[in-house]
Amino acid sequence: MANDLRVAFIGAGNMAEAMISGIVKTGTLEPRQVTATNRSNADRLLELHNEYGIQGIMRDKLQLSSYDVIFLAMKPKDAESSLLSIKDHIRPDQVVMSVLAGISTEFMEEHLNDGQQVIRVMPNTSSMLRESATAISPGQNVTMKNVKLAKSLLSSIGEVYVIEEDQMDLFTGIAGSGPAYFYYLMEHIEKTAHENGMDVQQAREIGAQTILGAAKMMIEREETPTELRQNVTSPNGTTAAGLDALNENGGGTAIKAAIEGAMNRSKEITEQLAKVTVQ
Ligand SMILES: NC(=O)C1=CN([C@@H]2O[C@H](COP(=O)(O)OP(=O)(O)OC[C@H]3O[C@@H](n4cnc5c(N)ncnc54)[C@H](O)[C@@H]3O)[C@@H](O)[C@H]2O)C=CC1
Ligand SMILES: O=C(O)[C@@H]1CCC=N1
Repeated sequence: MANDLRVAFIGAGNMAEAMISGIVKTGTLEPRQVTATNRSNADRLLELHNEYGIQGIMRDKLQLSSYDVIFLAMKPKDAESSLLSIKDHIRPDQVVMSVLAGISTEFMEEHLNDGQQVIRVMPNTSSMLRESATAISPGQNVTMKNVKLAKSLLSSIGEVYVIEEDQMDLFTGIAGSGPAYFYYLMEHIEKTAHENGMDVQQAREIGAQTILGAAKMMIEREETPTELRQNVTSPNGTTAAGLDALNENGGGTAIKAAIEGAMNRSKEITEQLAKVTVQ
């Protein structure tokens, strides 16, 4: 990665930190190449500076023209005002990459000047450990060079998939929000283990290793998830009893509902913002 590339994060919350951690700790960018900014929380910027060595600058002091890449990492409700606030301070050769759920490239392009390069990005917080599943959908003005830049920058936080934008809400339901489903699963593993007399910390280690092992099997082995599941399931054995209970209690239905719930919320954010903008 070019050692004069400069990247700014507008919004310095959980997602920005997870990405900064991955980008800086892999040495993809030197800390001096990364700046984070927020509206008013100077303590938070100092915390990020102390942890990662990056610059923390208050939003009103940020010289936007000095950055090649501007990541938007605030909440979706603040997207419109943020886009309007950067609009006349950036050049078309700079690329705006937004990680905001439900914010389309069309919405970004409409709120920026003609020809502005934008890329919609959906990472997840496993960026912190360089294990994100990240999707990108380029806007209509973006150059191939900047798509390549996005891919190589984001590959420092995990795997990168270039997808059609109409799949972005679904991707958000599976991967952007996805880590939370596994944490929720784990919370229930711990609770059940505790109720049955096991130490919570020990249950957490055992549960996490089981999830990790299953994830690696699905990535590294050729068998399908169905075949892998069948290999665990002895006739009339313990797994069959567990899976029966899962099915009887709506396990599959609950997983589908979770993904579609998040996907629909992403679509709803897009629709709500479109309405506000039209009014
Ligand atoms: N947390 C996650 O797992 C993921 C979050 N995202 C997206 O990332 C975005 C941020 O989410 P989190 O980091 O979880 O939220 P957060 O609440 O932790 O952070 C938001 C940050 O934006 C700052 N901010 C708000 N308005 C601003 C403005 N106008 N100018 C500068 N800074 C401003 C806030 O001070 C705060 O630092 C959201 O849009 C979300 O959809 C995307 C993928 C995963
Ligand atoms: O919950 C949210 O809206 C964000 C987007 C994907 C993960 N977290």
